[in-house]
Amino acid sequence: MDPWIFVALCFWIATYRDRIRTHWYYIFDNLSFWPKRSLGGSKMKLEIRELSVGYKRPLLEDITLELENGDAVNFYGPNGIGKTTLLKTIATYLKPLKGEILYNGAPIRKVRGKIFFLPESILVPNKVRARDYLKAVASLYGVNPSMEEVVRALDLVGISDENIKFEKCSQGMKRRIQLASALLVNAEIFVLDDPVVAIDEDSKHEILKGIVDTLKKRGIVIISSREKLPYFPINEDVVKYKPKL
Ligand SMILES: Nc1ncnc2c1ncn2[C@@H]1O[C@H](COP(=O)(O)OP(=O)(O)OP(=O)(O)O)[C@@H](O)[C@H]1O
Repeated sequence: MDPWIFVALCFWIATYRDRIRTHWYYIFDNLSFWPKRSLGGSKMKLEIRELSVGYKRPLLEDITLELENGDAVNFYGPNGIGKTTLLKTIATYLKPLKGEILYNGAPIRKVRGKIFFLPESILVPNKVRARDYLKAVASLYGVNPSMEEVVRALDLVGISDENIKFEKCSQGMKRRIQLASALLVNAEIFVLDDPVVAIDEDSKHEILKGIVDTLKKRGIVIISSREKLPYFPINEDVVKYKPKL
């Protein structure tokens, strides 16, 4: 190549690299030598400050944690310690006994519509089909997913028949369908209480990892579990928040 053309090309790239990066974001972002710069993606921030949760008396206290979009936290601990109580408080179903929870600086109760909460158990009428359940949950968030999206969500949790009725499902299959609904809602904070309860040991980690990896790209994921999960970047042992006697 003519050296002058080469110099002109370098000069052009140096001058317009931001514009080039915007159009070719994925290519350039994956080149390690290229300086990484934010393209202005907004940060979502969840702040849990000195939070105490419980019923009259605290079950867990003094919880302080900051999470941003892309974060996933697993609150783990033994039965009855207060994991569900904590998750219900974050999801605004219970009031904190003390402390506060802020989302982008505002009290979290003001952004209820951005929270998806998956309770530990859900009773779904027997005659409901998997596809209709997913569409119904999505509609609560103003989303009308296509059948292709419904099928894809069910596929991620290992359900191959979108027409199956709840009466024909085992407990584990029901939980998979409920879990799949998280993929179709328009939320930013995903609070999943014991998400893989009843799902068999062999597949539960693969399913959970798939779900969490997808949801992390949309916001903040908070789950509870009885065990520490090595693939979660943040594992919080709730025993340390038990009130001291
Ligand atoms: N509505 C309620 N009123 C009073 N106490 C409650 C209420 N709900 C739960 N509890 C009590 O709070 C404690 C913590 O319950 P929680 O369901 O939060 O524990 P957990 O860690 O999620 O347990 P598990 O692992 O069994 O799901 C338990 O002793 C429970 O009996």
